[in-house]
Amino acid sequence: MSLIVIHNYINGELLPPADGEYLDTYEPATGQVYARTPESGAADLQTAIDAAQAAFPGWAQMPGEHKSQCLIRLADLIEANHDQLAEAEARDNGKPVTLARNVDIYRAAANIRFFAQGLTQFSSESHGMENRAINFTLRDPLGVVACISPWNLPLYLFTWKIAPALAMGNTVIAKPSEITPMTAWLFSRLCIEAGLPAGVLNILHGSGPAIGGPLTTHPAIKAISFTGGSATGTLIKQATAHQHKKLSLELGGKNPTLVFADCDFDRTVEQVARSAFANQGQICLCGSRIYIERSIYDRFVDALTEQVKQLKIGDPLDPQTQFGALVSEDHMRKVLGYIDLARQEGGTVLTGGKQIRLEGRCADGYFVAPTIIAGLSNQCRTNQEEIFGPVCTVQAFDNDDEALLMANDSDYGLACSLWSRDINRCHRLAQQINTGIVWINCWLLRDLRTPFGGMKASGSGREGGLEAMRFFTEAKNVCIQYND
Ligand SMILES: NC(=O)C1=CN([C@@H]2O[C@H](COP(=O)(O)OP(=O)(O)OC[C@H]3O[C@@H](n4cnc5c(N)ncnc54)[C@H](O)[C@@H]3O)[C@@H](O)[C@H]2O)C=CC1
Ligand SMILES: O=C(O)/C=C/C=C(\O)C(=O)O
Repeated sequence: MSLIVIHNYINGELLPPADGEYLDTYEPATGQVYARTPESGAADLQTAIDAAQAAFPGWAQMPGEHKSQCLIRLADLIEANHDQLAEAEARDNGKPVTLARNVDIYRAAANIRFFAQGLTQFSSESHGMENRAINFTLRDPLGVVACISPWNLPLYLFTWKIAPALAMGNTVIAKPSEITPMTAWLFSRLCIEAGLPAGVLNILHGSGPAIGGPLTTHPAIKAISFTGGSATGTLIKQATAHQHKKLSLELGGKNPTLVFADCDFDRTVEQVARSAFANQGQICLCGSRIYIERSIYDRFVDALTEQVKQLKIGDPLDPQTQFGALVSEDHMRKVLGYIDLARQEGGTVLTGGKQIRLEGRCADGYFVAPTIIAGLSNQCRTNQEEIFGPVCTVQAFDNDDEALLMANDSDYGLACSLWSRDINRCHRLAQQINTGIVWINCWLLRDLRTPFGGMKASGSGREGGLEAMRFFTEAKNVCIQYND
């Protein structure tokens, strides 16, 4: 079977990498190479920067209504190609095609439509003063910005970054993950079909060392919006420290799930399983530390284990599949290594704990059974380090204070979910938990207007709604005092 050959999208054209270097792209469900992805280099970066700089004045000055229409055309085209994109995402990432359809691709179109509409409603602030003065804030686009996205929600997070950047009048160099380049490649063809002006969006493929690092430190780049691992976020911060760029870093998580005895039991079991294992646990928001009030601990853990055993593991392209492959062999090895570590740390595997060998086309795929581990201390590495896979732990607590202490005992601070019918308790804990997002009796219920991001090692800055739109502008305050 011939390999799909991916190109960069620069200045409105689909171009091979200047020096002809490519990476192999694997299908996680089969372990086979099925595409070749440009390993872009300095020459590609400079061509893209030149194109983005040349396009900037025209795009920045284009009336908002026209920019909005360009973006809406893109959202429409994602919707028109929904099934093709969902299948491509499932094949490239290993996620179930049903998830790709209902979540990833749906959300990719919604991201673009949301910011396309948002830009027509955006207004800057003004602040009147008593001594006959008024401040108003100018919010101009920054120029050329970088959007770097990861492999777990490929088109979903790619569009979540480029949409506000473009909406606010910036031109963009976007770098999708080299591990999952396929939907960004298909998207570049939609940009041409939509008539997006040349150079407004440029998509460079390749690895972090080859193109991600050079992109972030290029002096023409005014801001970087990054989602990925905390270690990479730190590298970007360090590499650009002397350059004073705007940075938005959405990094890892080790998210607590707090289950109280008064929760809606059946619904909580179902939703806690979803929060731990959706996308094979490869979402930065997944609840991987599950704390359960002692009086229901045994019953809840039994029910959760049963629920997880029912997950249909299979070929990501099969619409019946609920749980697919991990994204790469390296990542599978990392996850299996953490399961070994958990055993060494004294944990008991309640379900899963091993690689799964499927038959037929998926015999060599990267499948790991959804895994629940009990009997570990809160302080052990399994409970402190981000695994980013289908592994969660269960622990008991005796009261709200202990639950809070355990939940906050982490270097990370991204998301938390609370499951209780006591709304006073939920309000109290929501205020005291050190995470950027708190879900009460729900998980991953997303309103695109809300601030999204984490504390501590989970990142800095917030995405979403006005936070993202303002991030992609330079604010300038003008203060006028007037006389009689
Ligand atoms: N959203 C999240 O929270 C994510 C967390 N992770 C975590 O990170 C771990 C490592 O996964 P990776 O794929 O290696 O994530 P990563 O952080 O290396 O990759 C994310 C993006 O950053 C780019 N990148 C890598 N090094 C860069 C650099 N020096 N400068 C600029 N861009 C760079 C990558 O090419 C990719 O597009 C995972 O096991 C997981 O724990 C990974 C992906 C998403
Ligand atoms: O914006 C969202 O709804 C979800 C974002 C998820 C991530 O950033 C992630 O998993 O990396």
